[in-house]
Amino acid sequence: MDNAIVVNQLYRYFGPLKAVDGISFEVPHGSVCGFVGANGAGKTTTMRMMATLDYPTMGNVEICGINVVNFPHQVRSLIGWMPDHFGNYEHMTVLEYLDFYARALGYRGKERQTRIQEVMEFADLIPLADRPSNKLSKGMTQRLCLGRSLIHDPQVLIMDEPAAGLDPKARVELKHLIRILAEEGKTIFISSHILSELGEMCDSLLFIDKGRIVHHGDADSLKHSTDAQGGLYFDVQLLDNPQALSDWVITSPYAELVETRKHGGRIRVDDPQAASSVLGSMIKDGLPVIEFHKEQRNLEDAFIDMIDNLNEGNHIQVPPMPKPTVPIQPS
Ligand SMILES: Nc1ncnc2c1ncn2[C@@H]1O[C@H](COP(=O)(O)OP(=O)(O)OP(=O)(O)O)[C@@H](O)[C@H]1O
Repeated sequence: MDNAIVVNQLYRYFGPLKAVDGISFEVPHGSVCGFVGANGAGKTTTMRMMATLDYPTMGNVEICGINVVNFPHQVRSLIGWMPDHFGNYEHMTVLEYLDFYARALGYRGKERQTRIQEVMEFADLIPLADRPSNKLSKGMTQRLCLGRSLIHDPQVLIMDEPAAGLDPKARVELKHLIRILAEEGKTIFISSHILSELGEMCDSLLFIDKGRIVHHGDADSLKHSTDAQGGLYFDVQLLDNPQALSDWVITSPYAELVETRKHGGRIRVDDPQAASSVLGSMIKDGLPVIEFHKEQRNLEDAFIDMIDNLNEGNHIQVPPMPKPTVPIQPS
């Protein structure tokens, strides 16, 4: 069996709202898959179904070949779930917290101590053992949550926005831990808004928009698949008055501002033929340009191009609704 996760024509409707609208994808064993989408795109809803915490309206999810609806207990022993928010308990130290979960998972005696010791070492929690679990920094809290989700040594780790709110150092640490887990052969499914970071860390990227999968491939294939409709990007810096760039762009038929920066901004020129005349027009219109250079398209650019392309009516193929495989649940 090659795939740790198989999602087949999965739907989740909340009344008339199609939160997940017929998605299918597979994630091979031992790989890291990034799950990307705007707010409300359907990421958490999908992950909750994968983690046996919600029922599909229709469709199947299999974790290591086991159906999540029919065999939730078996699936729970295979997955580690790291939610975007998690409750911790007052008056419990980090050690007591992990001990509580290890007991709940059925570990007893020496084996429980060993499991706790291992996850504390892995997630660098030993120095925090006696700290109150509800008084940790965001980065420490995320490490505790990761430790908790690893107590039973799951094969598949499902992580909902684990990097949200972390400072750059804590993000690097988390990324490092995720890579170690992947090297140990675990399959990791991770959602995030930070596309550039996911690109570095993930073997494949899965993009969801309005409940539908709009791209599945590696970071390079995403960039290439949108190259045709993607424009050129330039960093423009002005001697003074950086606001003048945004004012100028409004008057230009060829350029749009994609990011404001300290001394100007990043512009996009859709028509490569027009790119050469854009700088000329800026100078002619009196902009004090001191820097104008081409930049690489990044993952965010490719993602925005793809979403724009879809919104312009180049619709993706949506599979037909399958026959129900599980009873429809009340929303
Ligand atoms: N229990 C629920 N009842 C009704 N609507 C819901 C429920 N859960 C989610 N939704 C809706 O389903 C859609 C998808 O939500 P979901 O939380 O899956 O998005 P998301 O991609 O995780 O977004 P975010 O990045 O903001 O967390 C949203 O419109 C949300 O309001």
